[in-house]
Amino acid sequence: MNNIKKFKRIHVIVMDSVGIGETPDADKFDDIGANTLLHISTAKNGLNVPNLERLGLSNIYKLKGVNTVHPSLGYYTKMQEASCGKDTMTGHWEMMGLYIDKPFQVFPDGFPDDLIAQIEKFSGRKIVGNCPASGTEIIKQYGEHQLKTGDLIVYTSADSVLQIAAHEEIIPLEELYRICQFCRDITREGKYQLGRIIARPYVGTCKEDFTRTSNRHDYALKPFGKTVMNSLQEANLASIAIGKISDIFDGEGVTKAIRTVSNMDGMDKFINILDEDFTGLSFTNLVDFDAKFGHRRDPIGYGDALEEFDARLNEVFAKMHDEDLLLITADHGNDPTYKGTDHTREYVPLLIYSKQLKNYGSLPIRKTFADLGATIADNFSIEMPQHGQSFLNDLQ
Ligand SMILES: O=P(O)(O)O[C@H]1O[C@H](CO)[C@@H](O)[C@H]1O
Ligand SMILES: [Mn+2]
Ligand SMILES: [Mn+2]
Repeated sequence: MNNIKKFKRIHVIVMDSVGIGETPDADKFDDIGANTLLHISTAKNGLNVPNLERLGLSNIYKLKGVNTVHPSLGYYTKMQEASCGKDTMTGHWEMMGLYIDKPFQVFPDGFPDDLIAQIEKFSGRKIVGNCPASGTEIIKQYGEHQLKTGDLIVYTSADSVLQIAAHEEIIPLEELYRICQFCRDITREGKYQLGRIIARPYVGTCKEDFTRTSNRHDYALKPFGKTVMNSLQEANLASIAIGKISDIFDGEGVTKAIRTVSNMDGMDKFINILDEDFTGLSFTNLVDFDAKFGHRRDPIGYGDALEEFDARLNEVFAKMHDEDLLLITADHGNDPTYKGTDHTREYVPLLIYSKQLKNYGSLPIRKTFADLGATIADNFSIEMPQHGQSFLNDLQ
C-alpha cells in the first residue's frame, strides 16, 4: 500500500442479494438475463441513490437514474462467485476465504418420508406442506389449517434449507426452536445433510393478515474449514457480527454478535459500532433486501429499501475515522423481476471507501468473493485464507 498505513478497522456491509448482472456461468443456474440492480432501477423508473452513485455504483453497470461518475469517491468493481452455489452461506463463507466445492443438497420434491417421520415423532405433531414454497405463500395456504390442528408447516426452496413455519400462539417459540434444533442435529451430515434449518414464526388471525415476526432463527452448519474470522479471533482482533452474520457462520470466529430486526436496525447498530474503539472487522448483513423484497418479487419495495439504505450512508461517512476502510458488497443476486422466487447467479458490486484513499477508480473484476477476505487478512497480517488475492496494494 503506497504511503498508506494499514487500516485499523475494516467494515464490510453485505446488502443481501443485491446482484449486478448475470455471471458467465449463469446458464448453469438457469439465471441468464438476471440483473437485480438494473431491473429494480428500471421498475422504479430511476433509483435515487446519491451516495452509492458517488462511490461509483453505476460505473460497474449503468443503472437507470444513477449517473456514472468520474472521478468517483470510491474504488469500484464487481466480484464473481467461485463456489458452485448461490445461497447466503456459500456467498458469505467464500467472502471469508472458504469455498463450497460440492453444492449443498437440495430437495425440490420435498423431504424424504423417513426424515419427515423422525420430525413428526420428535415433535408429536403432523407435518403439512413438505414442498418448495415461498414462505409468505405457504402460511396463506396452511396457516388456518395450523390454527385448527397444530400441524407443523415444513417447506424448502432452491436453497439447501428446511424451514418450519409456526404460528407463535399455537406452537410456542421455545417449542419451535427445540424442534428446529432437533432437525439441525439430525441433518448435520450424511445423506440428509442440509445447509440450514430455519424457524419461521408468524402471527395473525387468518390468511389475509398472517405476518412473519422477527423471531426467525437460523441454524446453519459450521463452516467446513478455517475462515478469516477464525484467524482474526486467534490474533485477538475483533470480528464483530451484525445481523445474520453470526448465524451464517454458526458463531465461528465471531467475537461479538449483535442481532438486528431490520435493515434500518442493522444500520443503527453498525453506526453505533463506529463509535466503539476496536481493531479488526465489523461484518454487517442487511437481509431485508433479500427476505422482504427479492424473494417476494417486489422491485418497488426493493428499490425503496436501497434508497433508504443509501440515505444512511451520510451518517456512516460522517462517523468513519481516517483508519477505517468500508467495503460494500452482496452475497448473490435475487432479481425481483425474474421468474420464480429464488436467488439468481450474479456478479456482486464491490464499493470501497476510506478517508485516507484518494486515487479512486476501477479495480479489476474479482474472480472470487474470497479476494475480500484475503484483503482483510493481508491488512491485519494474519494467516492468509486458502483462496483469494488481496487487493490492498491496489488501494492508494
Ligand atoms: O420464502 P422465504 O420463506 O422467505 O424463504 C427464503 O428464505 C430462505 C433463506 O434465505 C430461502 O431459502 C428462501 O426460501
Ligand atoms: Mn443472502
Ligand atoms: Mn434468500
